[in-house]
Amino acid sequence: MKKEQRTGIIIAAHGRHYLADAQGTRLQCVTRGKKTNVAVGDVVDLTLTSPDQAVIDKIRDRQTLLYRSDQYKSKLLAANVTQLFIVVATEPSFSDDLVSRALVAAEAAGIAARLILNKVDVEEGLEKARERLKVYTAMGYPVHEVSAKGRPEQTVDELAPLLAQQSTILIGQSGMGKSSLINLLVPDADIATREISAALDTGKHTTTFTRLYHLDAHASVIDSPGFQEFGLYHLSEGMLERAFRDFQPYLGGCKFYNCRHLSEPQCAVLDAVRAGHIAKMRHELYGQLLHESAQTLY
Ligand SMILES: Nc1nc2c(ncn2[C@@H]2O[C@H](COP(=O)(O)OP(=O)(O)OP(=O)(O)O)[C@@H](O)[C@H]2O)c(=O)[nH]1
Ligand SMILES: [Zn+2]
Repeated sequence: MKKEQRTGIIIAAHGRHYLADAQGTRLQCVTRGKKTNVAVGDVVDLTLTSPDQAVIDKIRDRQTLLYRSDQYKSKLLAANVTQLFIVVATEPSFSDDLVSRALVAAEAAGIAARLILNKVDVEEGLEKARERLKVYTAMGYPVHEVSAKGRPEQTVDELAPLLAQQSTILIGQSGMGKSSLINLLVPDADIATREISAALDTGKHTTTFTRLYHLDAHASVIDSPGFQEFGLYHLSEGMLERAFRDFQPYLGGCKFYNCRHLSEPQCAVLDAVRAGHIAKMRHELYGQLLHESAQTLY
């Protein structure tokens, strides 16, 4: 009997187990051998092994790939994403380090990024959060003020149009309200999640896997579990300086063509930091990332 071939999109990943959607049919998938290079959002060629199971034969060429990495391994976050929403909130306080790392990852992957400031109904933290977000607005990243719990209708009115024709990944630290936003933007997200975790047999760990929801034929939303660290070891020095959007006007203006913008004389980037055109916090992160990516294993 000839084995049936399908094309699908990976909608969830848990360890080496994947769930694909093939024209509405859910298929539990495994890779051949020990490969773990499949990401949520990947378009894959499949061979059916039973009516609801398949083997992944091939990953189609990706438009984009978002990932993080440390010295030991890289972790694929999502494939074929067109934009990143970074969810922050008035409270608890968000981390500039994580926001900036996510922005650098997006730039390096060629993905548009927006910041979503949630919980603007919490007035105590609002002015401080707005103040802290100015550095990102100044770089050209849009900031959208919403309140998933306080003003759900306006929140949908603000964000839903941005999702059309896009594959959007939401990331955020724990407690920022990412789940609340997903539930507003994706009808029946909780039901879909239960189905997915049953199919993947993830047991109790229902919130620890990345999953993709189709909004319609041309739009999808990816929910990625809260991240605590965001290593970018895979970015070379050249990629790093270009992934800092605020550095771009100054690149090429340094005295030395191979300037690393750390302590060199007549460095246009350092001059811009001193003049206040580049935030100190951003330059410090750049130095930190350069340091991290220079770590080698022995
Ligand atoms: N005041 C206020 N609280 C909110 C808002 N959105 C979410 N919350 C609350 O913030 C808390 C965290 O919300 P979640 O949606 O679970 O946040 P999360 O980012 O998914 O967090 P994890 O599940 O830990 O990753 C919950 O108690 C929500 O009720 C909002 O717009 N305003
Ligand atoms: Zn320089």
